[in-house]
Amino acid sequence: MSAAGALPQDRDGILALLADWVAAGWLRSLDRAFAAFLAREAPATEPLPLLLAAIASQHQGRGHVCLDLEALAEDPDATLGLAPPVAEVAEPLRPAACLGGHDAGALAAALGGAPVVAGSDHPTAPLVLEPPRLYLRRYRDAEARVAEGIAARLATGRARRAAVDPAALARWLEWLFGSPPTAATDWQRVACALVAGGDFGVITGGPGTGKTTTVVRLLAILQGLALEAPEGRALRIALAAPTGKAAARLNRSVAGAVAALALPGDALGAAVRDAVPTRVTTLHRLLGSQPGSRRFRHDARHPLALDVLVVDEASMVDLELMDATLAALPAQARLVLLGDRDQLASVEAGAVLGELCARARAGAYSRETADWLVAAGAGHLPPQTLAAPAQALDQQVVMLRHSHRFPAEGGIGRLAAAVNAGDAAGAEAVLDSGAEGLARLRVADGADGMAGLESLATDAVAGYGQYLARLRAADPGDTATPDACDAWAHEVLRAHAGFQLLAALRAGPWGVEALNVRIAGALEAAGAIAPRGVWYEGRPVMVTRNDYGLGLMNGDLGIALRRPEQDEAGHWRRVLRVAFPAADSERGVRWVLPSRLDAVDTVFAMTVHKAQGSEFRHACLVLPERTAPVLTRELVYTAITRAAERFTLAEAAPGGLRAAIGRSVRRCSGLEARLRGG
Ligand SMILES: Nc1ncnc2c1ncn2[C@@H]1O[C@H](COP(=O)(O)OP(=O)(O)OP(=O)(O)O)[C@@H](O)[C@H]1O
Repeated sequence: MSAAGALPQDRDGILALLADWVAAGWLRSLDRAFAAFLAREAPATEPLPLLLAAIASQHQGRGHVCLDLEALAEDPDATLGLAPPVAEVAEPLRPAACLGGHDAGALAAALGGAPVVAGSDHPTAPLVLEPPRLYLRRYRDAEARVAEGIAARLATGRARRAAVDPAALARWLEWLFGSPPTAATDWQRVACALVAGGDFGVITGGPGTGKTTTVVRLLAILQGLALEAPEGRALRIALAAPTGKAAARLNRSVAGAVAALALPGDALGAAVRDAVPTRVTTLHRLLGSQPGSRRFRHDARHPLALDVLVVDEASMVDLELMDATLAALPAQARLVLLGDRDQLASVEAGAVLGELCARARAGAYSRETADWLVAAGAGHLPPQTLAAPAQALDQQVVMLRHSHRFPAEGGIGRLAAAVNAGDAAGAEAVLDSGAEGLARLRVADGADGMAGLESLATDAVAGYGQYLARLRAADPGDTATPDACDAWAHEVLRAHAGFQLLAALRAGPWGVEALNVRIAGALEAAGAIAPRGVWYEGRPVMVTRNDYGLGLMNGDLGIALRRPEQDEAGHWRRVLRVAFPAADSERGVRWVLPSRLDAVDTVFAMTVHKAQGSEFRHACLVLPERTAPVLTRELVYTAITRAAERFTLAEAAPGGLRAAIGRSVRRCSGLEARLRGG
């Protein structure tokens, strides 16, 4: 290991230091390999740019689109996500010791003339500096394209607004929402009007705030306006979500929302209802993912034949997927993003929705927008949501604020709000108040490894016991038809959504891996499962890698069932198959041979990241004994909002919740600055 001291002054010294950082777990080998590649390709590169290249690569791997040199100069160790040093543990020279004394300007100056940084004489170099941001080229280019795609729609949206007849829009709003509100702002109504009068729109809101209801009404308005225009035709609309699970969930809620639309009882009303789509697909399927390729079938040269694209759960869409989506969308097509800006961002780099919604809570509407909304029958905006000077982006972003699913005074709603506001004391008070739907457990690692886990295991056995009991009770018998088997699988999958244990980490005594073993053991002891080998009836699994051959997507959840099948001789026997809900249909089931599934995890416990886009009647979050950088406010909020009826917090050490709420994720990116001209 390098001795403490200043930055190594030659290439070999830097690469040796980076190897030490890899050994210490501070960098990935990939990050050092990137620096080594640059050193080989451009031997004239000074040590400091090589070091910054490795840090930029590490940063991208942690979900950031770029490296903020100001943040790096201010606190290098924190920027790399390092925990404070432990006195007795030997470690390499720390980033703070290497970079101490360099301010952001000095770092930018060192990068300025480096051959690995794009400049006028080497425009395609692998790093791009836009002070204070340092990018890997691929992400800089993706970000610039996404910003351009959105800015273009914000610009053409002005003509769209001018072309909408406010009286016609007001009529449709009145059909769908009733008379305009006289007092409080109806944000759902505002969202419909703003997006109808533009080419781009973002509707954000917590669970149950009516995003689906609103977008279905919006689509009815768009179809209504389109169909009643002279020589009007129905718009081509697609609904998509980033994962199969999210698509399946939206599929279920859209159908109900379309049926509930309040439309004129004439032929036009019927035509509008028919023209609102009810099928939801995954974004990958819509764009046409191709086996073994990162490219999609639809791109700028082969655009989607669409007039409107709605993307739900947009917080899970990373920068590159957004780039691909915008590329495949024809210039005149509207794009509508729905999602919860407060949730965890995608695992991959970028937090597109979060950035677009930076001013959503406060609102930053122009006087012109406010007047137009009144003319279009959408009602008045609260005066405190007006801003001057106003920016184009903020005119097309709406936050829904009222949950129709959880009463604001209910336990889950209050807890989620306190966590979101960073109010740790408030969150603890709600949890400890005995509010309905909330529970708090202390778990501890006892000498026998199970002590202290009992209450958690009891919850899990009771929770998972429900779907395992359904599995037996609804068994269609040894000679059941394929339809009866599908109905059985469907019932078991639905019952499985009754309970889910969520963990923050994969490793450690309270990570998903250990919890899976422990809970499987507890279920076996209770006689609920009988594992003999890796595969057994009732094993819940999640797909961890897209498998285009099988049509399974990362995040799809299935359950192993012993399905009756008839062999060629006509004999019935039970064979173990894994039942997955079909991606695009409400009742369909895909049965897959276990041996064909090479990338699945058991999910008696799953990470909060993997649970995004899902909802469970009862969710239980386990916080580990030691705090870690990934334990954040967004993670806790995402876990709480997975729960529809009950939420339990299990803490392995006191203070875990407080520490997590105190830590908020900020993804480094330049998207918002580009859109705001900063
Ligand atoms: N304006 C409204 N008045 C009454 N009920 C409403 C209204 N808007 C939505 N709801 C009801 O609230 C529930 C949640 O609505 P919806 O599914 O549209 O919310 P969401 O934001 O899409 O939820 P999530 O993303 O958490 O699934 C539904 O039962 C819906 O019928």
